[in-house]
Amino acid sequence: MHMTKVRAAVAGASGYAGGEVLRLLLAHPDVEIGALTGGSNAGQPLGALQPHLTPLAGRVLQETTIENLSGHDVVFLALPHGQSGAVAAQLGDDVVVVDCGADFRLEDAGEWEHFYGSDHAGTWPYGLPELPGQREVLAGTKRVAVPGCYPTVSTLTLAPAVAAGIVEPDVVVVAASGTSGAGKAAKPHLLGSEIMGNLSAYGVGGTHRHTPEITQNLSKMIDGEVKVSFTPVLAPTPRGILATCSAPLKPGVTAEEARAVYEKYYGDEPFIRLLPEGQWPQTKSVIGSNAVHVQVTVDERAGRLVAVGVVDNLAKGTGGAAVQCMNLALGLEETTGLTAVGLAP
Ligand SMILES: NC(=O)C1=CN([C@@H]2O[C@H](COP(=O)(O)OP(=O)(O)OC[C@H]3O[C@@H](n4cnc5c(N)ncnc54)[C@H](OP(=O)(O)O)[C@@H]3O)[C@@H](O)[C@H]2O)C=CC1
Ligand SMILES: CC(=O)N[C@@H](CCC(=O)OP(=O)(O)O)C(=O)O
Repeated sequence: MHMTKVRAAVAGASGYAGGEVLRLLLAHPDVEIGALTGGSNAGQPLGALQPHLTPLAGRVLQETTIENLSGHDVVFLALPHGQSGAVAAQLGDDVVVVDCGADFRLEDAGEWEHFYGSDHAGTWPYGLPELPGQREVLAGTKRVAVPGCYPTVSTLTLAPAVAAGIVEPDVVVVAASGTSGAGKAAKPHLLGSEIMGNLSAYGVGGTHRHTPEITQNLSKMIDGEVKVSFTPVLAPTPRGILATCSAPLKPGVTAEEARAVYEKYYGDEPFIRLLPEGQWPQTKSVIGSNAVHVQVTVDERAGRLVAVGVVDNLAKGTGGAAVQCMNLALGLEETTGLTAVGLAP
């Protein structure tokens, strides 16, 4: 138990991921919010950029410099890809650094260079505590690579089946995401007139940069590589991802057996809920919460296992995972400041 509060800085406080980290830290009993930094919006009051963060409205966004970020116990980095490495290198080994970006997620430098087109910064402990053995890896760590939002939901939706060997290591994921996944920076395909009333596939044919991350996660569960076909879809909603995942079923596996595998795998997880039989996940149930809802069945005619999972891309998909991992890194109760309670209707 900490007697004094942990002092946390957030770099990228004007963005979506940084804003969600702050929303959660404001409800965290053991954290005091320190420096808030940004890029083009430095000098602006946070109230103008993140008006929902009412208690921080009067705080002014500082420049992202090492001087402003030093002197904290924890630094959250919510910066565009490729920018975390240089900042992290200047932060001391005694500081807990939680990176919401992709820079330190991949272990294979060749895969990083192929999908991100830049030099690989390195690999940090991967911030998905629900993976086997990962809580132990994250306990007391000073560096955390928070997973991507699609890899979080895809991995958690398929992990029990892959780990138990009830499917062939050849999975298909089609996942629809809300638009906040793309960040706040203006992009033509995110204009209201393009988004509204529209669903669009992108990053098709194994080209999306989350493909190697999902592959890395699932391949750790077997002796060999899991083939991953991943197709993201942009959906006209601000938050939430629904991932529909399937794989060829090993002969003779029934829906009951598949369900039992998932029940056993996620039995005590505080944030993962296997829904009652026949009830299928919907994004609305997890918005604003750190919960992941999962359902699984067997498509007998197709001979495939079908599993569906949902997360809030900004909560368990980034900001919530970041706070969950900070708790583990600091030796706090893992669920502190987090909730599995959604916002409905
Ligand atoms: N959105 C999501 O669902 C998820 C996002 N992430 C990751 O989180 C990170 C941030 O993403 P997101 O919040 O969506 O993006 P946004 O575009 O919403 O925010 C980017 C943030 O980075 C700041 N920034 C941009 N350029 C610079 C710079 N040169 N120097 C300092 N600060 C800079 C921006 O500041 P300013 O506004 O002042 O320019 C802003 O605060 C990314 O790495 C992303 O991959 C991870 C999982 C999910
Ligand atoms: C809807 C949308 O555009 N989503 C983003 C993924 C956001 C995310 O979690 O990924 P990173 O942390 O790896 O950036 C995309 O497909 O690029």
